[in-house]
Amino acid sequence: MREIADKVYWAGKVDDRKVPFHRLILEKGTSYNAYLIKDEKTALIDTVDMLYGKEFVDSLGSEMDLLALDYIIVNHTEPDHSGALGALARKAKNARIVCTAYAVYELMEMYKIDKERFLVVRTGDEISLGEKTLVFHETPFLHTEETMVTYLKEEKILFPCDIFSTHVADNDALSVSELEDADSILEDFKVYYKLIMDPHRRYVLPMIDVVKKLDIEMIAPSHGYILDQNVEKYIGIYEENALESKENVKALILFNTMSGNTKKMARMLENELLEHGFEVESTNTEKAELEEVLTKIQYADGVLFGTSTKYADIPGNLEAILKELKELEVEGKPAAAFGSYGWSGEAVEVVQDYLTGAGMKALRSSDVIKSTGMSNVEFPLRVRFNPENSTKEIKLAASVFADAIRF
Ligand SMILES: Cc1cc2nc3c(=O)[nH]c(=O)nc-3n(C[C@H](O)[C@H](O)[C@H](O)COP(=O)(O)O)c2cc1C
Repeated sequence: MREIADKVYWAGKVDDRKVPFHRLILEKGTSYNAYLIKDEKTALIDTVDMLYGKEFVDSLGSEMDLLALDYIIVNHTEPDHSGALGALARKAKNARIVCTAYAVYELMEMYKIDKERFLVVRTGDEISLGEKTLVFHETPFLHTEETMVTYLKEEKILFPCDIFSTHVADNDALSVSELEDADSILEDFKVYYKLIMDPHRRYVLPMIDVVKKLDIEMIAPSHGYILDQNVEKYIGIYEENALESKENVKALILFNTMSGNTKKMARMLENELLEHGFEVESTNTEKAELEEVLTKIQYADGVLFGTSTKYADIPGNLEAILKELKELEVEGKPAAAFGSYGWSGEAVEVVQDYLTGAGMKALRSSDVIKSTGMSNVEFPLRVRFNPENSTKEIKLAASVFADAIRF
């Protein structure tokens, strides 16, 4: 263990293999940074990858009496950080496991831990360790829903888990101040941001707002170097990247409707896209000329195609428009299919086939899961009958569509 601040120790593991991770090979390896705070009470912040779980628990046990561990803070449930939790919780029987409400179920399922062991925290909650105080802030979707960051008030250290990380294994230097050239990490730092955080950039700016309100002198992430100087530079890189986006975005919503349900969905999507600052045009395809609609498609940055299902088919003239897509320059243009249905909803799926066939970047749930890990977004977006009970799903889909256009 190495002391990084008064009563704060690095207790992690450097993994200098070529590490398979998120469908990549981390050529420079990585590290799993866990931190131990030994105050009147003792708290461990995150653990290490599952592969090194036993080694970690044995090593921690040789440094301290595990029965004296009071808190295990789990900022993020992914097993490269929570991997030792099962074995540790069994030995450190008196430790409460501190995490967000979303994390409890995942950790219970993964590590077979009783519910009573958990202490759920929300933004602003504090735990006093004696002289030092931990403060928690939820940072959802950075990069999974249950994530939070932990701030050690007296030492001004932020423990943000995956946020502000770098995938580099360095057996010598623990922090950037130990490097000859601190800027030598910037490329890897930015690559990490692009790979892990950028798909969730909608959540980065709210996190930056939280972080900027804290007085931070050191950022102690869960992978790579501890950022113990110029922390504003690293926060600035995240902010700059998150702010980069297309200006004056135009979205087009085309829909048909028999009894108004798909029209209601179109309105709900329109309102949400307007909230995102987009220019939005919504058109009922029954009331528009084919040529006029095709021109609108050409000029839009992204198009949502809505249809209800009538006798397992697309009602009205929307299909005539879809047939023309191949003749337009729409390859790679973001698109999505949506619509209300009663019992089978074939039409929305047929629309999806047309969009893919024309080479549009048609959103699909499986692609959203693969790129963001969000498993609660439905594309194509189908709602049974009246969409009023599906407001949450429709808003979420609109936000994901907005990101697909903007970035
Ligand atoms: C004549 C007719 C045929 C329908 N056929 C189907 C169908 O084959 N499959 C299905 O899922 N829903 C079917 N529905 C249900 C509609 O798709 C459903 O009521 C939907 O909410 C209508 O949306 P809209 O008001 O936007 O047209 C049918 C409805 C009508 C009136």
